[in-house]
Amino acid sequence: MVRASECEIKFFCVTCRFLRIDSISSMLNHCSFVDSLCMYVYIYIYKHTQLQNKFVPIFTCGGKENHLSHRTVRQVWEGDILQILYMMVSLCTSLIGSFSPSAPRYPYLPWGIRPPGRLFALKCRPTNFPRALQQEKQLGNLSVESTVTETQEEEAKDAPEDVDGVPATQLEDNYDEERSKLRNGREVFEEKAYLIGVERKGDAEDFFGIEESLKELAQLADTAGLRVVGSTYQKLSSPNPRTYIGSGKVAEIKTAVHALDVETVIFDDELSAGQLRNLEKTFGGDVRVCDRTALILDIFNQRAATHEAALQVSLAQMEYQLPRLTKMWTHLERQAGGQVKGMGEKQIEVDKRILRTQIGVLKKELESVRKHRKQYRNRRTSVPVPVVSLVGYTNAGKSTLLNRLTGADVLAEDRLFATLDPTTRRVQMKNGREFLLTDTVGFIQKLPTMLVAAFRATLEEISESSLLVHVVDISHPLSVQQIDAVDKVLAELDVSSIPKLMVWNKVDRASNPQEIRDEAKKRKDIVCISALTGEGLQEFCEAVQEKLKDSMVWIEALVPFDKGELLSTIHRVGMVDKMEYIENGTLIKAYVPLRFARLLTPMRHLCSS
Ligand SMILES: Nc1nc2c(ncn2[C@@H]2O[C@H](COP(=O)(O)OP(=O)(O)OP(=O)(O)O)[C@@H](O)[C@H]2O)c(=O)[nH]1
Ligand SMILES: [Mg+2]
Repeated sequence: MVRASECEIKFFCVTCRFLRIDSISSMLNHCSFVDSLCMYVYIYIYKHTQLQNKFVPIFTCGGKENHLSHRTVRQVWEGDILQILYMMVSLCTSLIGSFSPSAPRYPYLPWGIRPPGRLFALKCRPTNFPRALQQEKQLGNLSVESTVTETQEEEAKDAPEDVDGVPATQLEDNYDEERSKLRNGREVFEEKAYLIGVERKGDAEDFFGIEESLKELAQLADTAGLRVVGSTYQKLSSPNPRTYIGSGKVAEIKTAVHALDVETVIFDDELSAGQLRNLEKTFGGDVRVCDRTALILDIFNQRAATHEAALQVSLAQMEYQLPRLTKMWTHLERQAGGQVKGMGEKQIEVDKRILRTQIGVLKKELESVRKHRKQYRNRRTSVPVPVVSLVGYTNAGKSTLLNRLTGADVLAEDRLFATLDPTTRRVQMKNGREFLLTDTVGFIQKLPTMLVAAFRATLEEISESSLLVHVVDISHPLSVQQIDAVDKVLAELDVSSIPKLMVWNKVDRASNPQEIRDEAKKRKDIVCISALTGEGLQEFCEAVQEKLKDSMVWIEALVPFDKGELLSTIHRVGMVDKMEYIENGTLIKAYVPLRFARLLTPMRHLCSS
């Protein structure tokens, strides 16, 4: 008996290439905008083992050719949700069936799905099937008949059968216990990934260096839940328009990919739709090819927790999809030869139009979320507490710093892009002064422009703050390059007029902490801290206060005695230089935020008269 909670079904959007969709509803959501959408389907069935008290995958299947068309999805949408599970199990059993000579080839494919025969030569794990079959005969109320009998299993074991020309020995189960990994309390199967980078000769932009950039790509792949089994790079003067890398390199990678049983090949740069298609065709089999942008989008998609973040990621995904829409028509061309091509082209136009409309709808929705946020921000700024934004490279320690200073519990972990949504908390200093601290999404080199654009609404928080604190992981060997990458994104956001303070974080982790502390002391605008141990936080708050003074204005005002609450606000948000009680009120000389100074205008007049 398979319970839905033990059955994990993953969908891969063909155009997004790397977008993994873990729930049926999000798949339905995702594909509602493209009429011709098709998905790769992967199915994992887990079993809870009493002994180890964990879920282990006992059955995995799926593949590139195993796709759902939008029409199918729509029918499922209108039908019972169990139907889709039924369909999945049908796909599984049809896979199993293909190993039995007497079993019908497509025994349970509702709605006329006809995956090509090659499907059966993909990810089948024959030795897992009997186990899966013995235990999984039912799904909910639906009984699923096994198409393999015990004797047939034996036969299959004794005489391995060729499947679609692929010797069965090659299909032998390579199920590897080590590839299961515990994520969110559940054991999941890690896909094998192979990374490819290109170093452009004389490319001054590429200041990270190819090896370091690949290291970062490996970290991104790990964050996305993949296992990197190898990587390579090539030096090129200009990329090959067909395959991005040279043909010799493609052949070399193909050999490695097959030898290592790689499922996903990831390029460190953005590839065109044509390049992706050509590479996938060349590598053949079940190998998916995607690029760095798709990988980052995938991580963002996995991590988007709020409505706004989800909207922003969807927008970025659609913008990524738009120029790549041709891709999804290749399967039609294959099915019906040249004739369909014209039809396909027309359909692409329709799809593009639908997609553009959807982008428009999404932008409008984002706009309304943005307006709401702005109203909230305006309400907040009516209390004139200065806002300080933490910006910086991903994994620099921004969330840790916010948590440390405010007691917030924002997720901080040693993975890239832990934070997607801004969080604002009040920091109360020992001297009674306070400011608001905002944690923001981290930046990365080669950050897809569409992602920056999509996150502009969130990043607006940054552009309206009184001070930017640039958090740097000073223990990182490429901290200088990371600083440059952050400055580049900040320049795109047009925030050069906002005062900045740089913070060298993780000094406790650096190999030469004392040298770093001394260097920071020598330089203006740099504070050396450890958000983890708490070192330097007092100095940090003082530096923030000092910097905030730059964005404040000097006022001299006479505050009437009946407006006493204004005095305490000045103490809280400003810096008081002198205070004197005179006959008709309190004479105060202080630095206060501009907005607050405006509030005090009538009293300033009073003072000068
Ligand atoms: N040793 C040491 N580790 C730190 C320090 N600050 C943060 N870390 C660790 O660095 C990792 C990343 O910290 P986060 O606070 O999540 O970083 P972030 O900048 O918010 O990252 P994103 O949200 O991904 O942009 C976590 O494992 C933290 O425990 C520090 O001062 N010293
Ligand atoms: Mg964070």
